[in-house]
Amino acid sequence: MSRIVLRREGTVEFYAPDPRAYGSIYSAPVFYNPAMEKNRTLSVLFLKAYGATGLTVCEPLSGTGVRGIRYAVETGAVGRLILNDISREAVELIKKNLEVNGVDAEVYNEDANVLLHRLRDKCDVVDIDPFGSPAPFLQAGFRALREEGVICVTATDTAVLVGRYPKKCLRRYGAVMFKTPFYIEAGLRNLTGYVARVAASEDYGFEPLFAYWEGHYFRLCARAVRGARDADSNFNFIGYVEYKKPSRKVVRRPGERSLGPLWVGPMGDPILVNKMAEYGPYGDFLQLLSEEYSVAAPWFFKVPEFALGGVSRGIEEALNALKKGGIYAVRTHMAPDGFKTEVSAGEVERVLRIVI
Ligand SMILES: C[S@@+](CC[C@H](N)C(=O)[O-])C[C@H]1O[C@@H](n2cnc3c(N)ncnc32)[C@H](O)[C@@H]1O
Repeated sequence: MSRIVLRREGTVEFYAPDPRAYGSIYSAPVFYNPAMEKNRTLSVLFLKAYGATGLTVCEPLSGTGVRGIRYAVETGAVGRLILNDISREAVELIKKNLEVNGVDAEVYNEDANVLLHRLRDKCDVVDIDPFGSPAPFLQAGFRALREEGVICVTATDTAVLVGRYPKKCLRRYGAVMFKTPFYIEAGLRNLTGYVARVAASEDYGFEPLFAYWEGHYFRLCARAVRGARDADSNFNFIGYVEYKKPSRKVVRRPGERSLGPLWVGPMGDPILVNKMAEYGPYGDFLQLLSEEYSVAAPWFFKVPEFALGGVSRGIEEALNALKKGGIYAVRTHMAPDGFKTEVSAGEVERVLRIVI
């Protein structure tokens, strides 16, 4: 492969296809998306903050290998690194990039599912970062985990997860979704609920540690612990959200106006996310996430939902009014005019309309 250039991310240098030589990142012989740098950097921070060492980390869809190499170089958490890609050219580039960084890894050129099945019970961390949906790799991903481990997934099929293609959403994730003001959170919870159900089917209890949305993808990292009882308890957090404009409530059974099944439990660990913030960039973003994780309601509101006579307050003004009215509310990273609170829509409406 001749048209490659040296790039830098975090503290590593690596070769990737020259973006000017190929019309789009999708035409290059090996896939590298610079727009996913934030995803990779946050994942490095996550693994660092997770606090374990000597981990066996498998990235079965590696592309250039940059993600796994960054884990090895930047986190201090990796004991054994396993990289893989179905593309032979990708594997050549992975080997070159490992050499450039002086990192040791086992490198395979297999279908991810075949590799993950072969690695049964051997991994502490499995990071599934595919094109589109992670669904085809999840079952094998859990099989590759030890008794206790971490599964990370990226999903770029956000339009499917939020329900823009309802039939595909039902087919792929078994969920009924429709448009609501909080559709982004519903999509992230749809993904989380699906991963939790696959975890349960593989007898793993499941606890989201870090989950967020950024423009074109959802990202979720969760702890998984093997055991039938833990796996059963995943269903304590699987439910439906009934939406009747503007009200939302969690219901246990699906109904005419409900979305789901969704994960209706906590989306992350605020302590771990605060620790991530201490390590490096994206501090404001991580601070916001940790505040969001402290609100249990599985949705957000948008200020314009409470407009009076077509006139909406700004987000700052609305948050001040809620505070004055004794209501705890925090911003959400999912909408600039959105906020999360545990009180009902009726209560928000009453306060926003009365308090000036
Ligand atoms: C989104 S890219 C991975 C990007 C990489 N994780 C990163 O952070 O830069 C997905 C990769 O999966 C590979 N791939 C697609 N289907 C595969 C399969 N069934 N098994 C293994 N690799 C596969 C593609 O060749 C591509 O390199």
